[in-house]
Amino acid sequence: MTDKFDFIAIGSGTAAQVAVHRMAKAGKRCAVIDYRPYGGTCALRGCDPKKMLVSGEEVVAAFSRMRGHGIDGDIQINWRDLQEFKRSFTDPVPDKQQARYERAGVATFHGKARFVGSCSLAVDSDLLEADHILIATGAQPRTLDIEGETHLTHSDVFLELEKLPEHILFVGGGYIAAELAHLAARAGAKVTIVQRGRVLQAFDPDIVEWLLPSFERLGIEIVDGAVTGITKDAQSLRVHVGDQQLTVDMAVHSAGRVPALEALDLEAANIAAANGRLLLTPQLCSETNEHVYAAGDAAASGPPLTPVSSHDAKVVVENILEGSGREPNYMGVPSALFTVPPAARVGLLEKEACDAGLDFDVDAGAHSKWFSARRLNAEIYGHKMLIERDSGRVLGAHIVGPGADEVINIFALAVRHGLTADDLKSTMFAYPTGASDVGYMLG
Ligand SMILES: Cc1cc2nc3c(=O)[nH]c(=O)nc-3n(C[C@H](O)[C@H](O)[C@H](O)COP(=O)(O)OP(=O)(O)OC[C@H]3O[C@@H](n4cnc5c(N)ncnc54)[C@H](O)[C@@H]3O)c2cc1C
Ligand SMILES: NC(=O)c1ccc[n+]([C@@H]2O[C@H](COP(=O)([O-])OP(=O)(O)OC[C@H]3O[C@@H](n4cnc5c(N)ncnc54)[C@H](O)[C@@H]3O)[C@@H](O)[C@H]2O)c1
Repeated sequence: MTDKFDFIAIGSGTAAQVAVHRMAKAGKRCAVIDYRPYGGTCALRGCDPKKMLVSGEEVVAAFSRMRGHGIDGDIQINWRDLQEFKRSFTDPVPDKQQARYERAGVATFHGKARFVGSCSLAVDSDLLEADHILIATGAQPRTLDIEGETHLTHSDVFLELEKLPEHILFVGGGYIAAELAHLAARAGAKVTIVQRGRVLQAFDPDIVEWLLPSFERLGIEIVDGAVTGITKDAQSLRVHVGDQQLTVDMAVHSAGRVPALEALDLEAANIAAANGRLLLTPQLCSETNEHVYAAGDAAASGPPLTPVSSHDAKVVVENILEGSGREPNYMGVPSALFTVPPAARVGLLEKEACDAGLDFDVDAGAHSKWFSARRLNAEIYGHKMLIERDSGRVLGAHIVGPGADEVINIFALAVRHGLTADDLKSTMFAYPTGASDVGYMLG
């Protein structure tokens, strides 16, 4: 027998949660499906568990900075206990979410969903049908097409490690590599990152340059090259980078993620996709199936970040409930890199602003002498601001150093709502805080 719903979400991450609860609140009969425990990447395998672990890293980093300045002794990360601290947050998530769905009257299914018709799905032996189906299946590590790829460990597994291997290598030098490398190195592992070209290509090159000494101080080795293969035998794991062979204990995939669509059997529902991406209208509806929408990492419409998944889901719900034709607005999506110290960005990179032909001033500099850095004995602190000449609007903001991950949100407000540098400079911020540097950063 087929179970009938108004709305079904495939996935239980941020996008699915936001959409399902909004649809249920609007009185719609809803269902949610996930083959993994409810909660999705952010809560169980991404942002939150990572940041629980980073809390331990921050303490050790602060201790090292202040040692000899009124702080004595020695401290270290106890990885096993830090993991337990992390699990105190992550372990209860799936049950809490299940209970919340039940309270909201949402039907819950555990299994892999695949389309069997234009608005119907199979989950194991269950057949489900809905007026609207949301693909919120997130992303997965992209296939690298290299020999021995199966020997790669994924970030999910890294974040669950009970014991850190001695030597960890990251394949790719983007977000995942930088954050997990810092964490592992601070916890005592030897770390290597292999990246083709510049590391952290999503960030401003000067900001990255100012951040790089933190990699060096932790002994993180950065190898410029592409990983071409991995071989494993009883004794060793060898990562091939051109002619070079690096012998390590674990190699982690950090070379980009792509929408997780394979299991869905899109053809069965006439859902068009090309090059691993769904073909969507600007309103996030499938171009070829009006019953199907997508949101978050699966939609790959905006940057693959948690606030984007949530935003997409709200847009989809509004379009389904009100037929409003709303399009997502990715103006001013901030992003923070949780290394210690952190780096953060919002708006345009300098190169993007140049390519767009914009007329703008740049205010940039490294400031280890500024009070915010001095009081923490921090050596890394810098900013780059792009201000449009005529309008005075903040086009882009890039920060590295203590507090960058929080202060960026002030610039996010400015970029998204078209505030000018003068608007920010004339705002009073509590002193002394990271935000009280905002005025200085704007020249
Ligand atoms: C290590 C790591 C750290 C990150 N850190 C940050 C951060 O600090 N800040 C930030 O903003 N972003 C971060 N991100 C990105 C962020 O986690 C994602 O952008 C966000 O979680 C995506 O949410 P989503 O709802 O689109 O998908 P997900 O949360 O990935 O949910 C998709 C769900 O769908 C399920 N699923 C897939 N296929 C099927 C199927 N066929 N049937 C049933 N279920 C299925 C999956 O099991 C999964 O639970 C991080 C990502 C990673 C990997
Ligand atoms: N703090 C955060 O917000 C956060 C943290 C982690 C992940 N994420 C999200 O998850 C996504 C995926 O993260 P990621 O770090 O896997 O991807 P990424 O896109 O940030 O970086 C991947 C890097 O790997 C390199 N690369 C690819 N193939 C390679 C090869 N064979 N050899 C060497 N280098 C190679 C690429 O040039 C690129 O620089 C990110 O785009 C980000 O949006 C966000």
